[in-house]
Amino acid sequence: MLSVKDIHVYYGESYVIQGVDLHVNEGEIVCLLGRNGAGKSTTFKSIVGYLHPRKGKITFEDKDITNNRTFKNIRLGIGYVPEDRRVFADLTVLENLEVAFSAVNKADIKWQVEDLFEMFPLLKKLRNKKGGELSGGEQQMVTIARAMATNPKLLLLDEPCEGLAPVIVEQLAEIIVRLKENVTILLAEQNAYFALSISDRGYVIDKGKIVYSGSASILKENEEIQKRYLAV
Ligand SMILES: Nc1ncnc2c1ncn2[C@@H]1O[C@H](COP(=O)(O)OP(=O)(O)OP(=O)(O)O)[C@@H](O)[C@H]1O
Repeated sequence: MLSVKDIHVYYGESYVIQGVDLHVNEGEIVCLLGRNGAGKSTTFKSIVGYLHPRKGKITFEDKDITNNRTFKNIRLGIGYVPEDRRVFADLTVLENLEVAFSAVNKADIKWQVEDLFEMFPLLKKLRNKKGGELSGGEQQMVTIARAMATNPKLLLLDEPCEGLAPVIVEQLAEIIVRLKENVTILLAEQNAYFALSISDRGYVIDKGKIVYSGSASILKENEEIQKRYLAV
């Protein structure tokens, strides 16, 4: 479904992504693991089209999307939940979701608000609460639900459990696993334990290069990788 081939990405003269290769097959949850500053967010921004690689190729469902703008990629079916949760503080949960629907072409709408409430039961209870009054975990659920409103085929989640309490992380894990019925997922995480518990496969990125890839179960058992690249 998604293929990233030898991409090289810069911020000005700063050479950040130095030849990343990865792929995601339909129906999988794949994680991109790495420490702070390893290059996870930059890889995601390149896939979504906020940044363009100087070299390399990105394809989505066999279409070359390397130099596409973001709105085009979202129309093609790539959903993106950035690291900073941008919930509208003055709007209620319901209004936050309605705004997301208003950004989608009518013909592309698959889910209604009630479908999102079924995927995220907690949000149904909170429907009239203002975005600014929600906890970090609740806000994260709103941002993921908003991305689902655009009916993506592939969902990119950038560090969804950052700063959340362990009990909330567990709830989020359950929700993400359930989402797998409807969407393919690429997940960036520093929290290897969380990510590997819900992923099929994983990649480890360090200093802008993929240093390891393999099944989640093999990655989980590899103490050397955990210590060298993932220990906080
Ligand atoms: N806008 C920017 N301008 C210049 N350098 C940047 C910019 N954003 C990120 N970087 C640098 O690029 C490198 C990769 O950052 P990136 O945000 O992709 O890492 P990350 O793995 O997502 O980590 P984090 O968890 O901190 O987001 C880091 O060295 C970072 O300092």
